[in-house]
Amino acid sequence: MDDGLDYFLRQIDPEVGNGCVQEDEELGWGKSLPVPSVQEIVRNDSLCVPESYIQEHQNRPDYHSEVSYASSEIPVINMSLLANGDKDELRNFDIACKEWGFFQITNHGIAETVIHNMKEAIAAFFQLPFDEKKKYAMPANDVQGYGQGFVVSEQQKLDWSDVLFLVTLPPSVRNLKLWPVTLPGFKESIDQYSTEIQKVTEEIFAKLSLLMGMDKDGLKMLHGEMKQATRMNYYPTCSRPELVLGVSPHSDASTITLLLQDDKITGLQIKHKDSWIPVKPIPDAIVVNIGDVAEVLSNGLYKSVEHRAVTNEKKARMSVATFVIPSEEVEIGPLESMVDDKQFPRMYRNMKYVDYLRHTLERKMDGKAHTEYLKL
Ligand SMILES: O=C(O)CCC(=O)C(=O)O
Ligand SMILES: [Fe+2]
Repeated sequence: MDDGLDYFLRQIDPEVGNGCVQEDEELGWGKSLPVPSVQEIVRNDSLCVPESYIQEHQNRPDYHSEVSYASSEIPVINMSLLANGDKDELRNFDIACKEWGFFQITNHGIAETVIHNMKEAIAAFFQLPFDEKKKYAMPANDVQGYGQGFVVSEQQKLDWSDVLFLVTLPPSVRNLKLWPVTLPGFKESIDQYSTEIQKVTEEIFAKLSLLMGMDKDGLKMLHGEMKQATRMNYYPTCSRPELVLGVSPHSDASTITLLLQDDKITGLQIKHKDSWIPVKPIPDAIVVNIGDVAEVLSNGLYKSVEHRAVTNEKKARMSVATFVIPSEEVEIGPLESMVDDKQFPRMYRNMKYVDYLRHTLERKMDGKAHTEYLKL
């Protein structure tokens, strides 16, 4: 363990890790402390699990309390039926958003090659030598780039993953200095994937708008210039997966999140009725979850559910989480159509979206703490 700790300390030395200040940035979304690359820790010594990654007992993935038989109950929505106005599928979608907050979508119309190229691009990035990846290191005053987010104290337990976090849409807000644009196909893959995800998002927004008592363009209009931010997660193997978490429990600060996960390795778990339920991958399906913004707009009817990721001993896992978020100036709060003083009293206060986002990024991931902060 001493070697691991020593390695950890060497890595957080600013000369080794990230931490340069990006000068031409206005006040951004937040910042995160530099941490070592887990991929490098494992590459140096596959048995090493530094103390800072070992979760407190009550937070460890406890394989006995995980309820895997319920995985098959996580809703699957056929997007083609939903888009074509199928009433039963609209009902399934409504139930999925209310009771689960998570569902997988099939027949979403995104070509297999687009999904394949996106996965290959991420794999190619994480396969680059560490010195290459460090060229895209998260600056000390930003949350975009290669590194890790939500690290706010040196005492905090760390997640067993490395991340490349980029704002991808609209193209005008990209910070291309943090994009590995010299990696063949990387930018093209993200361009195609984010454009396709946008189409699926608009379809989901149209149905959610109707269910929330607006016309079909309601959510789109309300978002102003909608953005996409993409978190590419790399979870190295871990010799003691029962002690660490790939991503700590959290809910997403998005309106919705669309997650592309590995076709074979299960890692994502969602909290449902007080149990952790693994989301078993369906090849080429995309996992969709309701984020904090949709929970707030719907006055709590749709649930932004707590989730986490676990690691395994045998295979590294990758995932791509695309967060769809409103324009920074948008005021988020329960929609009039979702509030009724007698039956559904207002549950959340209003807040400018960028202030909410900054609030979440100043803190460590912590279950449902962020939406609790907005509760009246
Ligand atoms: O890797 C996963 O399955 C989950 C990732 C996640 O929840 C996130 O990036 O917000
Ligand atoms: Fe998440």
